[in-house]
This record gives sequence, C-alpha cells and structure tokens, in this order.
Amino acid sequence: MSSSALSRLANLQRHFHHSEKGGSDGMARGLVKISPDVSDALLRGSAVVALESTIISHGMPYPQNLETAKEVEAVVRENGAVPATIAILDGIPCIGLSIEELERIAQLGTRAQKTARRDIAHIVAIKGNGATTVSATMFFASMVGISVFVTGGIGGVHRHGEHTMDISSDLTELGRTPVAVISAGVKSILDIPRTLEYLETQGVCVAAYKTNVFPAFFTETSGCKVGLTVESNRVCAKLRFYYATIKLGLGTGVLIAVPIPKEHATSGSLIESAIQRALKEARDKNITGNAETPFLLARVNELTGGASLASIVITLVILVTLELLHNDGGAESAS
Ligand SMILES: O=c1[nH]cc([C@@H]2O[C@H](COP(=O)(O)O)[C@@H](O)[C@H]2O)c(=O)[nH]1
Repeated sequence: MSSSALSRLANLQRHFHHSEKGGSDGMARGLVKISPDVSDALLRGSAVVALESTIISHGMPYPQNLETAKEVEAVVRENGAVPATIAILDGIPCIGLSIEELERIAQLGTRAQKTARRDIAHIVAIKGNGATTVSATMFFASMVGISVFVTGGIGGVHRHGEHTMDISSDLTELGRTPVAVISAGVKSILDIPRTLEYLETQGVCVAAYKTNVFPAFFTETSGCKVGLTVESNRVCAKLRFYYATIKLGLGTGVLIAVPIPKEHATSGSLIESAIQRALKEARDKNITGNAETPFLLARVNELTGGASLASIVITLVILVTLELLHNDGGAESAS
C-alpha cells in the first residue's frame, strides 16, 4: 500500500472518529484493551483493518484456525495496514491480539462463547472468553474508530427464516453501525434473497466488486442483483458511497461483497453440494438458533476440506480491500 493510500485511510479514520463519536467515547474506550500496535496506528491515524474471531474459534479446527488467523494478519501487514483481530478474553474486550492471545482463542475453539452484540455484556460480566461475530466485531471497531472490517461470510436470514424469525444480528448491526464490511458475500447455507431484502429494510447499501450480482462465498453468484458495483480503477468505483454515508451521518454500515475468482469455481460447486447435505442434517437433528451456523460450517468443512478454500477466499477479500483503499481518492473528500 502506498503512503498516499495510507494517508487517505487515515483521513477517513479521523473523520469517522470525530463525526461519529460522542462524549461517552472516552469512557467506553477505557473498558477495552487496545493492543500497542493498533493503539499506535489509531493515534498516528494510519490504516487499521478489523478482523473477527468467531471464524477462528468456530470456523475451523485447531491448529488450522491459528495458521489461517496468522496468515490473514500477515496479509494485512504486508500491505501496509495494521490488523485488529477482536475478541473478549477474561471479560476484557481486546482490540488487536498478541500472538499468545491469538493462540489462546484458537485453542479455546468452541469453548469460547460465540459472541454477538446481545452476548457482549454477559461475557464481560462473567469475565468469560468470547469470540466476536460480525455484529460484535463491528460494535467494537466502531467504538475505537476503526472504519474497515474484513471477514469471510456474514450472517443473514436463515432458510425458513420467514417462519423461525432466525435472522442474524449481523444484519441489524449493519443497519446501526457505520463500518464498511467487506466480505465474500453470504454462504448459501442462508436464504440470500431474503438476506438482501432485510438489508434493504435496514437501510444498508450493498455493493459488489466488479459485478452487479451478489456472490455466495463459494460461488461467484447467488443470482441476486445488487444496486452498486465497485471497481478500484473506475471513477464511480471508489468507496465514495461509504464516505458519503459517514459524511451524511446516515449511521448505517455498508456491505461490499467480493466474488470468488473463476479458478476456484469448480471446487466451489462441490462445496455447494455439501452445503445441501449439511442443511438436511441440521434439519434432521433439529439444530437451530446460534448453534446452526457453526454446525453447518463445521460440517461443510468436514465433508469437503472447505476450510482451505475459505482461507483462500478471505485472503483474496483482504487483498481487494487494500487495493480498493489504495486506488481510492474518495477518502480525501471525507477529511
Ligand atoms: O460464512 C460464514 N458465515 C458466518 C460466520 C460466523 O457466524 C456469525 C453469524 O452467526 P449467526 O447466524 O448465529 O448470527 C457471523 O457473524 C460469523 O462470525 C462465519 O464464520 N462464516
């Protein structure tokens, strides 16, 4: 990442921080531990990219999860930004983890509590260990002034959600927290058309990278259209819509989805069949609620070795994010 790109992101972060943070921010900040790296980068106003930890604890087995987490952080660093993996350890929300802390969350695996927004207070109160989902990670990123968050797949409306009301709090978080979430879309374990409808209801602008169709993580397309296409090298491409969201004080996040590259599409289709099988098993075993996503993801990984493809996809999403930031002039208008 060039120094001008870094300073653009820095401008954005400063703007974000000043315009969105109220007087209670200082107080809230005192309740979290920010790693020296992240703290230094935020003070200097340099680029910080938030990363979630549920993907480490519940997304893959140990030690593959640790290796992936380290690789993902390394990709962010190699591109000139500072990674801020977020987790709650012994009741303390940590923004940016040391190698030991990363190792700890990876070893805890599913013994760490999957922590969405509604679980944060409980985990803090019992001094527990929580792996943050997209909603909780967005909450903490926003609290300390980190504006960009990269992840694999976000949660959404579950299949049969029209009966169960099982809708991930990731979607309501996107409607209330002004962070740019960049992901490989939504896995087809979920009801993607309803997920996009629900994001519209929440007022969330959804964009896709170099395409007008929303990707489904393992496959390039979900068949659903999005209203906005971003590209790094076109004038309309840039992240301007996100900066406009911040400047106007809309208060919502934005979602940018990056499709899997063509060369991985075949293995993606194989994984799709495993997803169908895992969905049936979840129904047969009556696995619902917040246990459903981890069950489906673990089962798909077991059936296919999907975890290695997942880590390739996440790395790609990070590279695209940094490329978008690198080529983007829009942040200047946010400063
Ligand atoms: O493809 C994925 N979807 C979802 C998750 C995780 O699951 C959470 C959503 O869970 P739920 O559906 O219970 O809200 C996400 O925020 C994320 O942490 C994931 O790792 N990979």
